[in-house]
Parts: sequence; structure tokens; C-alpha cells
Amino acid sequence: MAELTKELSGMANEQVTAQDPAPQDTSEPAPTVIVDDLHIVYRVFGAASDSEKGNAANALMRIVRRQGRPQMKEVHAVKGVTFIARHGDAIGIIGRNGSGKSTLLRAIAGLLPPHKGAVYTDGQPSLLGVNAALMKELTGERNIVLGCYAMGMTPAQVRERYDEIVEFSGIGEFVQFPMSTYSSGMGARLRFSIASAKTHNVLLIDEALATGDREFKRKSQERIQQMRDEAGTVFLVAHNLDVIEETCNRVIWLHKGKIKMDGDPATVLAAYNA
Ligand SMILES: Nc1ncnc2c1ncn2[C@@H]1O[C@H](COP(=O)(O)OP(=O)(O)OP(=O)(O)O)[C@@H](O)[C@H]1O
Repeated sequence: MAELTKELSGMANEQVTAQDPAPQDTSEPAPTVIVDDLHIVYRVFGAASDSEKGNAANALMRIVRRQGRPQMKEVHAVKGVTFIARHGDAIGIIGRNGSGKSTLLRAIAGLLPPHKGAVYTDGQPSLLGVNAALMKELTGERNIVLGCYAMGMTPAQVRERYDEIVEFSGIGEFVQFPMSTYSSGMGARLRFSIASAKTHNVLLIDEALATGDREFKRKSQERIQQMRDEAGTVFLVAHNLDVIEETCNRVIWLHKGKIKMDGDPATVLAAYNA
């Protein structure tokens, strides 16, 4: 990994950096995530070609002609992204809708195969997203237990952390109700509480804090800080730039699948808002 780090720092890249990279400092924390010239391409089957789209007559003709083979379209969502994240980093990822933020997180979590390039991670990253896999038809209680098992906790560890998870989520007696009865904010809070009950080397948070209220936001920011202190790395995608500014020590700005800027929050957010 050290060799790759050296190699990457020597690589030419077109990204704008807000601050000059620090000279090689041997006391720098070790890398947790290395993203090396990553390209992610989605293949959408059944998509219409550009000349055919958006036309009801064309759609009808396709049905009448029983056109068998669907068209395949490619969406190049991440285009040559390169960066290194280190222990103790909290990295905010910002950018317009469709700029590739969620795709990048999913690729770091190992859920999307690179079309080109690679992602190297220290341990298995955990992705906590708006659609994180909790089961709506099960109660909060059951989801806490299953979620903790899914993160590799033992029954004894689950028993030990259970009350704290419920307390942190603030969902109270709703823990006994199916998650389908929760508001989106309650669901997001429970997901964050479960995910943060375990120390992660790399935690990826996709908009999960967006729906929490002010009190929950404060608590979750403290929890993220605690994870950083325990030398984990946290990635945070949020449209709420205040959350990014208050929580992160570094911000990556994605634009049309490429890194437009990478640096300290004040500088990058100022440029983004300009
Ligand atoms: N499952 C998918 N299949 C095909 N294309 C996809 C898929 N998911 C995302 N895309 C496309 O990839 C590009 C990047 O999407 P992505 O969701 O990563 O952006 P984002 O920055 O997270 O957007 P938002 O801020 O709206 O959440 C977009 O053009 C989107 O249409």
C-alpha cells in the first residue's frame, strides 16, 4: 500500500487542489482508502437511443414492431477519480444532482465494479445510505438485532449495545413498531444509530443525516467526531453544506463525474458557492 501511495502521489492528475499537497511527511496517518483513476459505467438495458427517445409514436411503433433486442446505453458516472483518504479524515463529498457522489460511495463500498481503475481499502467499508437495507416490515427492535449481526457483532455485543442504540436514535416506543410506520427522519436516525454502534475503519454516509432534526444532527456530529478520534475515516455525502462544513476536515467537489476541487472545507465550499 505504501508503494502505491508513493506511486499515486507522483501521478499527474488534472484535479484542482485547493491547497498544495504537503511535502512527503512520514508522520502522516496511514491511508485507509486509495481511489486510483476510478471509472464507473452503468449499463442501462432497454433505453432508447437519442434519436428515438421521448416520442409516444416511436414508443408505440417499437411495441407494434416487437423490436426484440433492447438498446443498451452507457452512463459514465465517475470519470477518472483519484484521491487518498487517511485515518482520522472526515471527507465531505459535494456536487450537483447527478455529479456522481452516491456512485463514488457505492464504488468505495465495493458495491459497483470499476470499469477502469481501482479502489483499495483498509478493511470492509460500511455504507450507510438513505436506502440502507433495513426491513420495513420488521420492528425497529428486530432491525437493530439483525443490523448488528450483519455488521459482525456477537449476540453478547448486541445485548450490550442495544439500549444505547435505542436511546441514541430517540425513536422511543416506536422501536416496537414495524419500520413501515416510521417517518423518513425516524428511519434515518435508526439507521445511523445502528451503523455507528460499531467502530468502523471506513464509514460511508449517504445523505443519512439529512432528515434528522437539529438535536439529532448535533449528536450524530459528535459521534462522527468520536469515530475520527478512534482513527476511522468517515465519508459524508450531503446537500446541506452546513453539515459538511461543521463535520468534515476535507471536502471533495465532484462535477460531472470528475473531481473539480479537493481541499479544506472553507476553501472548497467558498468556491462551490461562488
Ligand atoms: N442505477 C443506475 N443506472 C443507470 N444510471 C445511473 C444509476 N445510478 C445513477 N446513475 C446515473 O449516474 C450519474 C451519477 O448519479 P449519482 O446518483 O451518483 O449522482 P449524485 O451526485 O449522487 O446525485 P444526487 O445528488 O441527485 O443524489 C447520473 O447521471 C445518474 O443518472
